[in-house]
Amino acid sequence: MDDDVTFAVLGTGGIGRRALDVARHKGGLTPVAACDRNGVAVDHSGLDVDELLDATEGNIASGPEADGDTPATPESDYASDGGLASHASETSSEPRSDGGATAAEGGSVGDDGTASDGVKQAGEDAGIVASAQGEPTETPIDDVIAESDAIDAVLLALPNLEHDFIPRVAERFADADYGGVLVDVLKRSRVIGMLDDRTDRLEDSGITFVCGAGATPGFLTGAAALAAQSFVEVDSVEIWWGVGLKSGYEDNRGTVREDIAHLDGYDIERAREMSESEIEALIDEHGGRLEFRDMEHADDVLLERAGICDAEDVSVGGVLDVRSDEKPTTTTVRVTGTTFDGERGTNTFELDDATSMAANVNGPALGYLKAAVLRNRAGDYGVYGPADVMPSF
Ligand SMILES: NC(=O)c1ccc[n+]([C@@H]2O[C@H](COP(=O)([O-])OP(=O)(O)OC[C@H]3O[C@@H](n4cnc5c(N)ncnc54)[C@H](O)[C@@H]3O)[C@@H](O)[C@H]2O)c1
Repeated sequence: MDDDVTFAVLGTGGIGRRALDVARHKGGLTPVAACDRNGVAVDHSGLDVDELLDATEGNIASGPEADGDTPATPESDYASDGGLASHASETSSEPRSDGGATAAEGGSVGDDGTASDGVKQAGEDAGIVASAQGEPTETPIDDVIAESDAIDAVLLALPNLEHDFIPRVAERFADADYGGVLVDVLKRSRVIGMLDDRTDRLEDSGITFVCGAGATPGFLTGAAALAAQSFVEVDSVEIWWGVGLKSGYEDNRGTVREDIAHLDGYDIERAREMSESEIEALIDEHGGRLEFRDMEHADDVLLERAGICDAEDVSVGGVLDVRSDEKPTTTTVRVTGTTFDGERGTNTFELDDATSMAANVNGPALGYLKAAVLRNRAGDYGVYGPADVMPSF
């Protein structure tokens, strides 16, 4: 890509922080804005990513992390915006999280967001406000939207504990007549329909949206679409993932909480309302390893949308180990089908166990972002999935 791409990251949690990191290794990407629930950082000449990552390491504004016993409620703004963002245009305010977070035991939180013992702590200064570039705000997303004329692309690395949060955020960009790229890494199938419902609105605004563009859905959906090309009839797509998160667990609690909603007997409301100690207890019960079957992952509707197979022929499951960095199982996509000359076969795509979740979500998300910028500049607007677009490198 000849031209430089300016981009923003909404949500600098486990995924958003790594996106900023990975973007340094991709050509032509300049991060100019980032926000989390407490703060925003904007610099149109390029954010200082080193400083921002240092300030937020182990200190993301995620949830009620520090005292561990405060249940997250919609009022505590854990899930995303507590459902209030839909009123943001009326009230022009976004809720601010107190999240029940306090300085962890054993140290007070200093002005620079570090505890007196030098260890970064969550608390009032959690997240981007701990960075010298960060400003506290009650309206982080609106603050980025206000700068969006000078932003080519926005990565939505926001939580998805309210299904319509990301669609509503997209709508707010359209309401501001944003004409650029939006990319999200959402997981749930039902959200895709909510975005499709908004296609006209996004198109009118000149937005090119790539949805479900992380690892699964995302990278693995795209791989399934390629693996299907040998066949004229696809019988099944089986996605089986393994993630080892020991060293990244603290920074990925948002993702872990969302995954818990896929366990038998759990749903998104229940997962959202669990306290940190309840989550710890559940993880303990499973010996640190959670296994998921038949997850509601949007790979199914995204493959159906791309004409590859029926949504019901797609299954997604996997194993998450929060006590080891080794992947508990190899991430594999198996596409079974029949060729034009009547042979039945299975094409398999496998990720090396050495590749981390952070690498497999953020590489593709930024690859899709770059591809979407090319489309956007060519006047191609609307909602696309990861099986419709080939990510750029
Ligand atoms: N598709 C995939 O392969 C894949 C893989 C991993 C994670 N994910 C998804 O990525 C998303 C982010 O996960 P995570 O682990 O980074 O979560 P996280 O909780 O660590 O981070 C979420 C970030 O969003 C910010 N945020 C929340 N509400 C906000 C608001 N109203 N305004 C501004 N910022 C707000 C938080 O402050 C935080 O910085 C989740 O939805 C997760 O499911 C997708």
